[in-house]
Amino acid sequence: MITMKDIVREGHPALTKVSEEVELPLSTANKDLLQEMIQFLKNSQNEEIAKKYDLRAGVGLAAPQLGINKKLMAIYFQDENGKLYEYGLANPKVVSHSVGKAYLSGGEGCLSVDRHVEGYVPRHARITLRATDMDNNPVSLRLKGYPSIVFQHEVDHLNGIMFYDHINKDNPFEVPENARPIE
Ligand SMILES: O=CN(O)C[C@@H](CC1CCCC1)C(=O)N1NCCC[C@H]1C(=O)Nc1ccccn1
Ligand code: NI
Repeated sequence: MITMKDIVREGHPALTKVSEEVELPLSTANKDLLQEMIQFLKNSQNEEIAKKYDLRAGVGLAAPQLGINKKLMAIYFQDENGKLYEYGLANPKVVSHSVGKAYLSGGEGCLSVDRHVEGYVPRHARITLRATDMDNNPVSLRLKGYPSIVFQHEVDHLNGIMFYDHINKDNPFEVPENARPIE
């Protein structure tokens, strides 16, 4: 099972590399890896398991965070309406996005960053993301709000981008123009 010791931290080269696309259809090994990544997220959100294995709760995980530079990412969370987002995706791509920006009003963190980095992380408010899922089906997702932020955070990892790369150095809490806060 994946635990925190498997997650590489800031300074590890895997986090700033552009990862490789994976061959399709997905190999059994890559399918199993996506399954294990989703299971980590589920475990991390289960109070007992997280306590027992000292897991930090996470809603997304990208393969580079395991030191694996493959374009594989996992998502697991429920939005405020209780809609479940459970995905194991290969070769995701943002194919279109809004002009408008959005950011989490509380800023962002990362399981690979063991420090608090303050400031707003401006992202596209809405995106259309295309990828292949764990059953080798093409998926096309139109995302906005919190889900849009989560998926963008993970896709960034596959391109070697960390959340703090988006924070305005001179004024971390500068609200980008036509950007909306997501509580
Ligand atoms: O690349 C992937 N990561 O680095 C895991 C990150 C991904 C999120 C950060 C901002 C958008 C996506 C993650 O999940 N977190 N960041 C660090 C500690 C908190 C944790 C988190 O937000 N947990 C959470 C939130 C709601 C419900 C349950 N748990
Ligand atoms: Ni992260």
